Amino acid sequence: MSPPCSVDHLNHPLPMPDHSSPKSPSSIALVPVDPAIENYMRGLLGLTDAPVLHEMEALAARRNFPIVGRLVGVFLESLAKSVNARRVFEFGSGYGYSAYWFAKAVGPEGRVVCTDGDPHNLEQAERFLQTAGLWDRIDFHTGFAQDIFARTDGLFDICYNDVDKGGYPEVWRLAKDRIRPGGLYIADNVLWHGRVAVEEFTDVAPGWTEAIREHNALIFDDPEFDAYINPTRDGVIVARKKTG
Ligand SMILES: C[S@@+](CC[C@H](N)C(=O)[O-])C[C@H]1O[C@@H](n2cnc3c(N)ncnc32)[C@H](O)[C@@H]1O
Repeated sequence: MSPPCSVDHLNHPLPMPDHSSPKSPSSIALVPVDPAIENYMRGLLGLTDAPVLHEMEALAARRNFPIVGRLVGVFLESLAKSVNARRVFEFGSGYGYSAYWFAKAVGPEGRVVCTDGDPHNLEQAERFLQTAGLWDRIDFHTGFAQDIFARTDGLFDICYNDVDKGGYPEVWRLAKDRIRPGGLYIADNVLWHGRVAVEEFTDVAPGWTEAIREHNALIFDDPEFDAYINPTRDGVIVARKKTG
């Protein structure tokens, strides 16, 4: 068994690893994909550029607000298109950056149900997504996402989880039975900047790393789903509900 190491940084943005000197166990930072490789991949996405995206990304950088970013955004759109998604539920929408990608994918007849606890995020989302011409595909609710989900009827093609990390197991348990066969459960931050993989770490809030580990294990142990973690940025889990 390899010796324990630790992750002692907090949240976004990802720190650059320092390879200049040997590291003591207490200062090792795990970055799933080397930032140079992510920068290269990001450089390939010029065709996805839109002024409103730059505005949303600049706001995230200014406020240190954890949006999924361009690489994961493109991944979400591609996943949604690949299952012909028309109805998406987002747990934790912030000001609509991830919803931008889902809304593009679902088309003019589709709907993305957005949720966030902060009413200011709704105002910003409306402004950004109006500008993008996507607001008419959005139902944005403010409040506790798990409660809003319980009050919303029907099955979804995709349930996307990006709430506070302590809520991850609960969201999975709620969502898994409301995804149609062949549909997807997707969650961001499932590697939690490497904390899930090490024995010693400083967490953002008590119990969040343990909650993410529980969440990931529940998904991979569920015989109704096929699951995979894309290590891009902070790790995105994709679990497809089996059809037979
Ligand atoms: C990581 S950010 C979401 C980012 C967004 N998915 C994106 O990539 O653009 C998490 C957001 O979820 C909200 N949030 C966290 N837990 C929540 C919950 N249980 N119910 C509703 N909103 C929640 C926070 O207010 C925050 O705006």
